Amino acid sequence: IVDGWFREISPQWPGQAMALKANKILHVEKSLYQDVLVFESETFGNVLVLDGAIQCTERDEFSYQEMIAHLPLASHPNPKRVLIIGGGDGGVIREVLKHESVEEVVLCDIDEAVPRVSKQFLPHMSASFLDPKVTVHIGDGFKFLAEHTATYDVIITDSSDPVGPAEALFQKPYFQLMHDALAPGGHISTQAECLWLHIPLIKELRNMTRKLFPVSEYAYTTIPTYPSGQIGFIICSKEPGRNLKKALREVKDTKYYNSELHAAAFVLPEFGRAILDEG
Ligand SMILES: NCCCN[C@H]1CC[C@H](N)CC1
Repeated sequence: IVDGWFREISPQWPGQAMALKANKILHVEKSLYQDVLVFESETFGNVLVLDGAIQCTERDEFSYQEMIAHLPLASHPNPKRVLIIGGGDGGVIREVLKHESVEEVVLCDIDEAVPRVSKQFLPHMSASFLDPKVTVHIGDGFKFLAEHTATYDVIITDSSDPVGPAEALFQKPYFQLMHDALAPGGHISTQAECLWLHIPLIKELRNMTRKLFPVSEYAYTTIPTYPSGQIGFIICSKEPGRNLKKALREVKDTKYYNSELHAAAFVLPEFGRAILDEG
């Protein structure tokens, strides 16, 4: 933080950087896996930063958390058991619990520092840890998935960027593990980066997942504090012919997601569609 501003400078988004006015540094630590920073911003509430990348701000986190959760859940006929890999800040759990059919939510994050820091500085995201349906594991998602085959109706991978601890979560062996951990007809959704910055990666993810799942699509949301203000998701179904773009029921108490936006999220701008669909 320099002259009162945090700048998200990274080789992952060359020549650009989101800057947020910082009022106060709340927490700094080096966990077993990554550098952890929390600061109070002037206009976006408390901000969680891991290895220099903005993970969530209190003001706009709902956009990402709602879309990564409701796209796979609202298009699934009867999701009961849900697994979240990553997501240690708790925001996705809050959204998953809005589906009445859900009986069990298990979260597996590799870094105990993230839930700990979230409980201290992100109360609106970490409150869901206390729900009786929720179990939190600290450990490696690869290991957890390998130990739970054919179990979950929806698996959500709420990861940081494909550099550092989350790098392996963007590769085929991990997607194969998610596939095998799904119950029949199950859905996955994963953080799949930004059309303005990562089209080669998204194309790779879409082609790889289309070999593993009968249905695989990229959808996206708008979010001011992520690079270029846009981030997307790979959404897949094990059910041939399942329409991932259709919300089968309304989701109450959302601030971003709705059933029309559910379908629209899969409509890509020409610069994205042309490259992604050229096969
Ligand atoms: N719940 C935390 C979401 C983390 N998502 C990512 C953080 C880093 C960003 N560059 C991309 C999204």
